[in-house]
Amino acid sequence: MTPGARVQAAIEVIDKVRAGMATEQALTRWARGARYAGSKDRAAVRDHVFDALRMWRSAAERGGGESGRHRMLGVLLLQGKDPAELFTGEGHAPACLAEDEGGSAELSEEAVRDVPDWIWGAFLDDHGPAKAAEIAQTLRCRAPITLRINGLMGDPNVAREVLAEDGIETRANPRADLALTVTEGARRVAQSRAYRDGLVELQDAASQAAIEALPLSVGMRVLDYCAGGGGKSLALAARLGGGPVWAHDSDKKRMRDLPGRAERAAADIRIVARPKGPFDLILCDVPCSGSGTWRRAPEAKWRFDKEDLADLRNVQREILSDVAPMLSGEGILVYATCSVMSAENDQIVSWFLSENQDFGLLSSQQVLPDEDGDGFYYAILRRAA
Ligand SMILES: C[S@@+](CC[C@H](N)C(=O)[O-])C[C@H]1O[C@@H](n2cnc3c(N)ncnc32)[C@H](O)[C@@H]1O
Repeated sequence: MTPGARVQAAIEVIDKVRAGMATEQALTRWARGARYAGSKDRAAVRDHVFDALRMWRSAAERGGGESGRHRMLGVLLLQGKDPAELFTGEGHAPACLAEDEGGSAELSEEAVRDVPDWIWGAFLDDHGPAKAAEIAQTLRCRAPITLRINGLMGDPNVAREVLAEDGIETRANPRADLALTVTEGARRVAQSRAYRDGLVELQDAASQAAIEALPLSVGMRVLDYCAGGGGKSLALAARLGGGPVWAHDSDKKRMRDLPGRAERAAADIRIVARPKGPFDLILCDVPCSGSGTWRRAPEAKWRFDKEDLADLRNVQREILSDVAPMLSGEGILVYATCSVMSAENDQIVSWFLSENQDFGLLSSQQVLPDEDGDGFYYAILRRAA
């Protein structure tokens, strides 16, 4: 596909998303009908669509309208590209630009923030104007691709060398000791030897830093209560010399890849439907808005509403109440989200501490998204003996 044809494909996908279709579904449908599109084309179309979602408001204002065409025009202008080179009308490229097409170069404050107003209000309340603006601006950009080196199999030097053999270049990531940011060849990671052999896993640096900060020692009984795909179970196991780590999730399907991933990583992960205590440490990486990761899932930034937040807060409280009785005498409870909203973070922890006076807070950390990683929150609580 030509660069222009990719833009036209993105325009069509964006129009489907505007009409209410989920982004992944709209992309899949387009790809099914576009057998001529190779993997590079599909990746390029996806990148355009995700850029438009990250800059949904500013792209519309800059492009002078709400449609996919206006938004792609806006995205290109905001990225400093010349849209006339792509809107050529040739082949499958979008029709040439009319003279009056395109909006104002002066964007409104709301457009520049590129978050829904109620979310902006929450960011302001939680972080103040300067930090709120930083968060909002970061969420308009692409997220870094980060690897976690499996400490059971190698160190950063070995990992960087093995990755380089497959054309994947990396730099050390300051957030976590075993984190590498991919600077070149990100699309080759899943096929690389380092990944296939379990030497590296894809994991954001903020998650890695949280696991590195936990008071873990070999021999502790550890439960990952909201294991999902198991990224944190594997990181926990690596810190425990290979495990075991017990992994649970209310939705068993989410853990279906975990046995294979564990085998690759030489980690002893024991999936458990009904965890039985006592555990020395329980990690609750609870379902949340994902606001710290909205660069990766930008559609959620616009679809997430106050009702969703209220529902999630109930689930978050419920999970903490469910796991507390499974902890040993001086057991550690770790509450984690990839959110930057205090309604899901400090406020939930405060509620839990007020309801469970036998627990105390050891530490908590709110990390904001930046060029090194996602936004993340964790609190480490301990039950008194
Ligand atoms: C943020 S995701 C976990 C991500 C995972 N820890 C990782 O590192 O990939 C939250 C998970 O919590 C699970 N979940 C939701 N409600 C739950 C509940 N009541 N008990 C246990 N798990 C729950 C969801 O199915 C989802 O997989």
